[in-house]
Amino acid sequence: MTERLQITRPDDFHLHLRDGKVLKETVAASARDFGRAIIMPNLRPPVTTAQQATEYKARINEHIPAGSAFQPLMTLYLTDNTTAAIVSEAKAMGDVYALKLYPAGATTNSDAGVTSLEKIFPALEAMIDNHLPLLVHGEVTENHIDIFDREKVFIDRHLLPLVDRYPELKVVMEHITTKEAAQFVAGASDNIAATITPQHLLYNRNHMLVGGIKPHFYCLPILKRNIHQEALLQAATSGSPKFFLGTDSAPHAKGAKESSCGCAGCFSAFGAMAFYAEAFESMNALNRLEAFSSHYGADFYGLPRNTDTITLVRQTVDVPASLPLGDEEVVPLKAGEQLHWMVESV
Ligand SMILES: NC(=O)N[C@@H](CC(=O)O)C(=O)O
Ligand SMILES: [Zn+2]
Ligand SMILES: [Zn+2]
Repeated sequence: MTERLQITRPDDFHLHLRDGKVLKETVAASARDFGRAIIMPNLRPPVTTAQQATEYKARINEHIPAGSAFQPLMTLYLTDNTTAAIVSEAKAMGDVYALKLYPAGATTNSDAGVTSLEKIFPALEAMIDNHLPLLVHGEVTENHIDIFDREKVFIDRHLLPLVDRYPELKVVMEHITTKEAAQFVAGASDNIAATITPQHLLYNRNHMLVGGIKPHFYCLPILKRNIHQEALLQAATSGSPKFFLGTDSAPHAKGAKESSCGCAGCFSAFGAMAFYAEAFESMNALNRLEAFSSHYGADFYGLPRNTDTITLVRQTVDVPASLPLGDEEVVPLKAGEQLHWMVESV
């Protein structure tokens, strides 16, 4: 049995740090193990210009603990009004690494999102010219489409035509949750990749719905049935460079989750590498954890791989029932249970 695993320092290619008072905790949780992270722009109001991204980055940087070399890689939130000029300015200013498509109404803080893809064609063309990837929350929002089908329908109706129209556009399908998404990505060109979260590797909808409703497993896209979990485990551990780490760690205060209308999002940053190690070990694939966590994402984004390392050690760690989050508290993924790995502190 592997007891220690030294790997290149990983990066998180999908992370919500939020803003204001909570940055102290969210930044510290990610900066401990990750070298870099792609920072989601779904603040209120959203991060839609290079100027806003640069200011947000400065607020994040204030909270990076001493001794950590963590780098936030900023993104812009696409709206119906994102022009080609906004895109080229973002590239020129240097802090922005990608732009994010939230279909309006699809998820947390997406009401300012895109109402129809044609509206962002000029922005997408500018992204191709400026070598900026498109990050996608891939779900349709029509009321009559069942929530469990929304990712698959998005691929058929929107992603396939988009990829046909713009084959040179680099696209990351974020937080994939279905076997159809894994198949789409695996069969697409090298310009198409996907991130996979720890919760979608470790859980399926039974964990959320059997024996009482568990709001802390509620995230979007929603957990699917176990055959999809299985397909994601296969994809993540397949050795394909198209699938890489993106936690989608998305903290909401305890009260906002444990509510009659609970928010979507799981807070996983504090134990992210332990979660992924557990998932990979369940597939006998710990030897593929490093490439998924530390190589493929950087390669896809055209970034150098990190040169330092972290060491995962087999150890049982209790997950607290809650953690501080600004003036409130957050219930972490696997609260009250145990992690089987920890990252050795140096
Ligand atoms: N994944 C989630 O359920 N929530 C995310 C938004 C997102 O990534 O879709 C959030 O910002 O809370
Ligand atoms: Zn999303
Ligand atoms: Zn997210």
